[in-house]
Amino acid sequence: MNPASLRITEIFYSLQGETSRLGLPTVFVRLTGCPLRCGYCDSAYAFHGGKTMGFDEILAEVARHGARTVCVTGGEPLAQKHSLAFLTALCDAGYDVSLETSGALPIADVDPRVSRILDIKTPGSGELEKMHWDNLAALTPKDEVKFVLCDRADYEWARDLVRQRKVNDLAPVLFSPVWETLPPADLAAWVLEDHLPVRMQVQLHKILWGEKPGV
Ligand SMILES: C[S@@+](CC[C@H](N)C(=O)[O-])C[C@H]1O[C@@H](n2cnc3c(N)ncnc32)[C@H](O)[C@@H]1O
Ligand SMILES: Nc1nc2[nH]cc(C(=O)O)c2c(=O)[nH]1
Ligand code: SF4
Ligand SMILES: [Mg+2]
Repeated sequence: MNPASLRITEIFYSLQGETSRLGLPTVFVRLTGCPLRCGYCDSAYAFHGGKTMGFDEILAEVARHGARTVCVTGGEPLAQKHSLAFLTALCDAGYDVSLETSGALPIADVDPRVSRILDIKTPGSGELEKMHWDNLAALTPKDEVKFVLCDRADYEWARDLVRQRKVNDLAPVLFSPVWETLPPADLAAWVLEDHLPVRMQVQLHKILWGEKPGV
């Protein structure tokens, strides 16, 4: 019995809609609360509310779905005191674990078995100044860096940062358009034109089911 608990918005089973794990049946654990306010956030329903759940209760709910991959997201998972211990508990239980995180909180102490999906917030997000830049030094090739792009100006900013800081030498880089804001075909054309060593991706779950909780 582990006495620690977390505030949880939802636990659901779906196809991973992003990253190199795209398409894999995955259990998502969405933690409540976030210190950022990105203008495009599709998960604002996780800013408040939620339910306090003990580790054992969460692990039992995750196991019920019968998947071997788990994605911990939010809200901002690393903003909760017990999230590091929870990530370790998931690894100890044998899951392939990924973490979606904003870049604003330190990732260095996350269990090394976890694949950390590190957002670098762009000027268009409105939250660039919250970036914890030391996170770049903690990256390993099993992590991924994601830029979610609002427009051409965001694209050029991200492209120049990738080139200057050689971000793709640290971890694979993902470029993702803000849903229904930046046309995916525009982003695809820019990446091709610039021969940029990044993976352009579109959120698969929204193509399949639209933008709503629980998918
Ligand atoms: C909801 S956030 C939760 C995890 C963490 N707070 C973060 O920002 O990485 C999960 C991912 O969804 C992305 N995202 C949020 N709203 C989006 C949108 N409207 N279009 C595309 N991606 C979006 C975020 O940039 C992040 O990569
Ligand atoms: N299907 C699906 N894949 C996802 N990958 C990352 C998500 C997230 O909200 O962090 C997400 C999500 O909300 N749904
Ligand atoms: S950091 Fe993540 S959860 Fe928080 S507002 Fe930005 S996209 Fe939404
Ligand atoms: Mg999502």
